Amino acid sequence: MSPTAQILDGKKTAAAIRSELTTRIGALKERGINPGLGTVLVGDDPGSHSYVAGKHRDCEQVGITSVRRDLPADISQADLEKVIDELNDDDATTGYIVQLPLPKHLDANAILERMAPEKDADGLHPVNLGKLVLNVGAPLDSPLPCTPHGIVELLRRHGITLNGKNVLVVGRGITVGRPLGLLLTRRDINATVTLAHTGTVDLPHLLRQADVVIAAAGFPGMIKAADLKSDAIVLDVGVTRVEDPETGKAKLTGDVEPAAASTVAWLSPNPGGVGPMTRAMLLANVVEAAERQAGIAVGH
Ligand SMILES: Nc1nc2c(c(=O)[nH]1)N[C@@H](CN(C=O)c1ccc(C(=O)N[C@@H](CCC(=O)O)C(=O)O)cc1)CN2
Repeated sequence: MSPTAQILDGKKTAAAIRSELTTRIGALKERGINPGLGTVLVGDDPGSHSYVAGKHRDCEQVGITSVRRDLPADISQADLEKVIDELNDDDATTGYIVQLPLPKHLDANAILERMAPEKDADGLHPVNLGKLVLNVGAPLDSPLPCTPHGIVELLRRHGITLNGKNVLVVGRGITVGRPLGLLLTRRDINATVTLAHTGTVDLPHLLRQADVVIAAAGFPGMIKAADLKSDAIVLDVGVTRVEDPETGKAKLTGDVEPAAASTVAWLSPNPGGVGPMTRAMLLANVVEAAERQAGIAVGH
């Protein structure tokens, strides 16, 4: 069957956001303010290396200075905390991120908590997540987590509203599922959210009710086309690197069965959907942090 779903084009949308941000960065620079992103990458995970490389490419493209702190996989908690303290004190770094996941011997929550909340470019510091829970401030006073914010922006820029819709989020991870549920239930978005996870008993039943499905589980093909409504809006967020049997090379695959492209109303491709939006919203967070630190109204 040929694809019939309309495409939620993350690549194109992210390019439009980068172009808008370039203008705002120019305005900051005219006032002598240089936004700067720091990245902290621990270990050799190929996916994390590829994402961090993409973040630095994006910065270069829009005119944000960026610095990398690439650290060995066996770094101790104390040594990683020293790097965090250095970035907190570095005036040239207006915002930074710690690429997740960290190796298992490290306490990621303690690292996130040690970051200066005003420099948290990922919106994952407990203070910033707390503001999301309390529904205060964001997006003007505090950063939102990049993937959830990217999903909302991707839908908004395709003219899709969630008011009154049944949204099924699959996956309860800290970067996507949990904050997304909070964001989508805000009054201005007004979705009814169900959060499914590995303890969910009858996922197909929930899928059959959902107007919108956001799959962020990281299990290739777990969302079956046959379980999705024909008018469903589907965002495929989960990424798994698998070996392509034809070429022997690694390729990315999402959580949604490819057949869904011929059965649902809207689909975000993977790659090319939510991933580029995650990166674009990181840039937006860096620009907004620089605007806040300079006392400039955010978004002007
Ligand atoms: N500190 C963080 N760690 C992680 C986050 C995050 O938001 N902050 N999210 C994910 C990974 N991630 C960002 O870091 C991310 C995922 C995907 C993409 C992306 O652009 N994907 C492309 C394909 C890229 C490729 O070919 O490798 C796409 O979907 O088209 C960017 C960033 C977990 N960790």
